[in-house]
Amino acid sequence: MKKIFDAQQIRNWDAYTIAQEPITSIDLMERASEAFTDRLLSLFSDTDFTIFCGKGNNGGDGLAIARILASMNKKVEVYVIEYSAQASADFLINYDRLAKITTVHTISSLKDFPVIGQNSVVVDAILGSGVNRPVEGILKDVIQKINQSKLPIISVDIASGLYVSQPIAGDNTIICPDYTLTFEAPKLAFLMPQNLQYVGEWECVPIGLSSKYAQNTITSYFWTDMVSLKKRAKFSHKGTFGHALLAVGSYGSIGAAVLSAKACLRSGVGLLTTYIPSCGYQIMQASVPEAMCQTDPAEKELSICPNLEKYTVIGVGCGLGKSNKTKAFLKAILQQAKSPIVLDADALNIIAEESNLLELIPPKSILTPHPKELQRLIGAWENDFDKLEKVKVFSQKYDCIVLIKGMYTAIVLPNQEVYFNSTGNAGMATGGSGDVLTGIITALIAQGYSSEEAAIIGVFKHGEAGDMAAQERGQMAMLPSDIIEKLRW
Ligand SMILES: NC(=O)C1=CN([C@@H]2O[C@H](COP(=O)(O)OP(=O)(O)OC[C@H]3O[C@@H](n4cnc5c(N)ncnc54)[C@H](O)[C@@H]3O)[C@@H](O)[C@H]2O)[C@@H](O)CC1
Ligand SMILES: Nc1ncnc2c1ncn2[C@@H]1O[C@H](COP(=O)(O)OP(=O)(O)O)[C@@H](O)[C@H]1O
Ligand SMILES: [K+]
Repeated sequence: MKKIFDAQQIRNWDAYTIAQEPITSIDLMERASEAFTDRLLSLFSDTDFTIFCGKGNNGGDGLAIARILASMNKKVEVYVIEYSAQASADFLINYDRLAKITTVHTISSLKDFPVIGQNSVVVDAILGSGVNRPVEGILKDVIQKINQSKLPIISVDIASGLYVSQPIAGDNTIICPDYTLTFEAPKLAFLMPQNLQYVGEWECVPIGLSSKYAQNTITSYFWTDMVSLKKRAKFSHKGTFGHALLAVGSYGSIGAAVLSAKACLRSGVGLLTTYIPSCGYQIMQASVPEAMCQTDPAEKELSICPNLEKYTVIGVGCGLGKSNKTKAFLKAILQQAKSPIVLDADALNIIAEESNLLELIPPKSILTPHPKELQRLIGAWENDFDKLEKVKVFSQKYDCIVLIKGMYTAIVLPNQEVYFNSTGNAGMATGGSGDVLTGIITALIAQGYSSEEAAIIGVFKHGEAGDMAAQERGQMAMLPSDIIEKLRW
């Protein structure tokens, strides 16, 4: 698990490292630039490099990277953009160091913009985490020119012009990189779908910033890049791992019920009962023999709430439909459930339509909407940051855990913490993947994980299995069933 910091916290992190390690700021810049160059060369070993520098510390990095590349006999052209009379102290030191070994060009107006060789990659070291306003004048012109170059662009730390943790206005001019190699930790901006073109592929380059600072600094944003699981006790029995009820399916959507049930069983539940419309009985018994199966009196839909007393946890919604009888069934489930439930798909759509049901959601329940379902629940949003704020308000108000599913699924907790997930891929964007997730999370709660843990771990393992499925079959060929087959605990 990594913490995600805002721009001010990142500045403090640098300062803390400088004071406590201790290391001079120019040596920290050197360390960062060496780490960047190492990774850059593993991506682009046979190219020339054209480096555009601003005059802050991001530009200082660019100058140091240029010197390191030149010392390895790489062909490097360096351009400093003259947008300001001021420059940072470490920029100036690196300028002098570089000017001793090569020509440093300046760009004061567009006529100074070079013709870049076709064998070159562009390194963007114009602005970093210190950006605080939209770019104008020569900076804007140069960024536009770079974006038009059609050459691979690699941003140092963050694309120039992109804010670390705030939304950008529609008309901001920002570098559109192919890669962002960011220092130490992910930035919130990278995780917002609207910023895709300003991030490209991204990865963290460790530069040895203080781990003590990271431990002691409070944030509400986290990056889940690993999870830890409870050990399964040696003398355990099936009762140890809970009895889950999955109330799922309707005529034509029994497949959703089957997928959620299989995923639940593959995720360690002790006992599973599926509660389905009677039309699904044979299908369920034949395809998931490990699950018990109880049927609703209605043929094609769920209509009556079963006795819930013996169940540790209830998952409800996959393939449910929204008939009036099913609405009544859902209301009864919400009224009778004594502990958190996992709510997915049509359970959420029904709640969105019947807002009086919101108050009935048991505390610490988990809601797993995809973007359309989320919009029905919370209304439209202005941008991804606004969406996150709206979900936080909703989560706190109804004391529930809300997922914003998709790439980097965000798990929003009632305490206002947000966990962004690192696993998963676009091959999972196919009907049924969400049913699998519901089964996994339900199983984890059955085994005694808290709702928060179950959501974070479940989403991570779901994505991890999806990544393994994609590796084996490719994103286009993989099915939700393959995600289930690839689950490893
Ligand atoms: N401080 C440190 O020790 C380290 C910093 N590093 C680098 O330093 C960067 C942050 O450096 P800075 O804080 O100097 O930030 P920048 O290099 O992003 O530059 C910020 C400067 O530009 C000005 N500015 C902001 N937005 C502008 C705009 N739209 N138009 C014109 N000027 C604008 C600001 O007023 C400030 O003077 C990081 O992104 C990273 O690349 C790395 O060297 C690692 C170590
Ligand atoms: N582009 C993507 N990258 C990563 N994960 C994705 C992507 N698209 C979808 N997913 C994941 O796949 C699942 C899809 O869920 P959902 O849309 O509810 O499917 P369904 O309702 O058809 O079962 C979610 O867990 C989501 O995070
Ligand atoms: K940059």
